[in-house]
Amino acid sequence: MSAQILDGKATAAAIKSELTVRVAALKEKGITPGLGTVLVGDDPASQKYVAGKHRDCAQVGLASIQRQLPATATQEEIEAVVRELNEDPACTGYIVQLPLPKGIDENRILELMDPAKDADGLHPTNLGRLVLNEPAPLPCTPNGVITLLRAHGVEINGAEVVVVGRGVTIGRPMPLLLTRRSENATVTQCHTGTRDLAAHLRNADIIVAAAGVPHLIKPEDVKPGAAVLDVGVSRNAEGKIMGDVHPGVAEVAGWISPNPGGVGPMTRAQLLVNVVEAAERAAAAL
Ligand SMILES: Nc1nc(=O)c2c([nH]1)NC[C@@H]1CN(c3ccc(C(=O)N[C@@H](CCC(=O)O)C(=O)O)cc3)C=[N+]21
Repeated sequence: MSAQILDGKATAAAIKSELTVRVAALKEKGITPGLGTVLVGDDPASQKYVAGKHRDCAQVGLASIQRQLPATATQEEIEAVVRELNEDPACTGYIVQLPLPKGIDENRILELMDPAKDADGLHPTNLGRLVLNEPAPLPCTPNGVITLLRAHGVEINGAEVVVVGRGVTIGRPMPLLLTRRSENATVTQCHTGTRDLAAHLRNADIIVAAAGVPHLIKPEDVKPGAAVLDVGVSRNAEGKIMGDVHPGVAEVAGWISPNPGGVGPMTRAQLLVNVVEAAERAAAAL
């Protein structure tokens, strides 16, 4: 292996220790920020992610608010929980764990959330603010990717970045963040309709792989020295996480984010950042 590691675990730990100080300062003013999660159903992976988020809360001193509904919950029942968290002053920010069970209108649920409490940065109002260059909570995974690159000194300014995927949580917002003046990257978005993915990949200084296709990114398609971020989460038959990036890429790339231990912990850290920032904004407005 020749690539250097984009260490998400260590970077997330550093962010969390910085947040711990900011949370303590809020508590001095009598404010304890709280992160809420809404989990519907009993998908083991979702349960594990949500449990991780509450462990993070305990670490940085945030209060945890957990709402759990059975897989049989109706649209109305989920919406009632969303309305309740919108009103709850103890809840600074919250997420509705996705995906929701079949038959539930996910977008309607997300639209019902108070945009000021949107810890995921995925509310339509906040995605719109991102397009308009207005301050807003940022989507956690794309923001985690950028923070991870910056923490390791990978040059984004002027870089050719290929984003693989067009999902709502990563693929679609990622280019919006990368093309801000503060990042200044040139972005090509590839997806299942791309005619020659390899031709685009070979040109990339940075690859963000968020396709959800195991080992889609092959060593022969990566420019030597490129930074490759594996954001894919598929699971094989044994439940083991399979990334989008073939292990052989580590021999060619200059930087690689492991999976697990790369972008996943960064997503969680950015979620905490959104909650602490929301609490600081609310405190400043008092
Ligand atoms: N409303 C909503 N917001 C989300 O942010 C959201 C979601 N729904 N639904 C599912 C995806 C997935 N996701 C992960 C976050 C952290 C890890 C993570 O920390 N993973 C560890 C390993 C964990 C393990 O071993 O399973 C790692 O990469 O090192 C993984 C996956 C957030 N998501």
